[in-house]
Amino acid sequence: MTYNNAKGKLSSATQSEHDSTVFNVEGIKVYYNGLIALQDVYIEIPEKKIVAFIGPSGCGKSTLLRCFNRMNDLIPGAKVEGRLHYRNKNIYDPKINSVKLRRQVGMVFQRPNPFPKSIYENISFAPRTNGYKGNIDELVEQSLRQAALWNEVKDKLKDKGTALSGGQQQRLCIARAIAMKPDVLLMDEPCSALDPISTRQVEELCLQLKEQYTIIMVTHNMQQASRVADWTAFFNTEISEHGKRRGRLVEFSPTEEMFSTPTTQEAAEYISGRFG
Ligand SMILES: Nc1ncnc2c1ncn2[C@@H]1O[C@H](COP(=O)(O)OP(=O)(O)OP(=O)(O)O)[C@@H](O)[C@H]1O
Repeated sequence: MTYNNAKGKLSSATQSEHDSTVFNVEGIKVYYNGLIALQDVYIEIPEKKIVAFIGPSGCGKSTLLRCFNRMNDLIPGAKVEGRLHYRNKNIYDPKINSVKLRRQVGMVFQRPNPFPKSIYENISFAPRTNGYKGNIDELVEQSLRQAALWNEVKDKLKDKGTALSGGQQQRLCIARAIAMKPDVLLMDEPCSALDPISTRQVEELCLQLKEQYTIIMVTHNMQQASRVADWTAFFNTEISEHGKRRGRLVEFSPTEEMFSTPTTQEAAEYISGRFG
């Protein structure tokens, strides 16, 4: 099997003939307050797969995740250089509408963050304000069904979303993201605040969702990456010549290979628990 770890490229040998590339990251570099936090990342994200980002704290996983829908634009002092193509369009082109982009590339955060409103409104609010023309009741039901939450909440849609359990709240947030009919779901440690049963439910949900969506997930849990991800990207930090710590992509491999026969010594050491 051939693929280029250094450049994070998928090769035709590792993609089935039906796969296509959703994101093509070409030399993305991110600065915070003038200091490089993440350097020169090249990676291709295949469609309708789950890609996990793993690596020690501070290596830039969340920073890169936020590049895919320009969430870094909202962080004062953050600057992104390089090209990042989403379905062949450079999303760092100043002409790109980042609000529209974020509808196509949704985000689920580490801590479930439902609005302090009813379960129903949590789902219906954004589509309504964005002028959704279809039947909102149907959209709410469909989104909750897709998020594997409908059966648990169908009789209490008027209850507050914040009154649900942590795991249910996270699935509600996933349903809220799905209601915008995105193409891609970015997930930043979506299970880190959840118990093992809720974690398993969210993982199973992700496995179902990848039939329709491309998912990029940051996780600290390597077992989680090995359970759900098709591809895994390992990031690490290094010290620059100016003595500053910065992140970089070390290896991008099919998950099975990453965990059985990683190509780089650094990934092998991290996965075997020798550092990080
Ligand atoms: N808003 C910010 N302002 C300044 N520096 C930041 C900001 N966010 C992240 N950084 C820095 O950028 C680097 C990468 O951080 P990032 O959160 O992307 O890493 P990570 O791999 O996701 O870490 P973790 O696993 O701990 O969440 C770190 O050195 C961090 O301190």
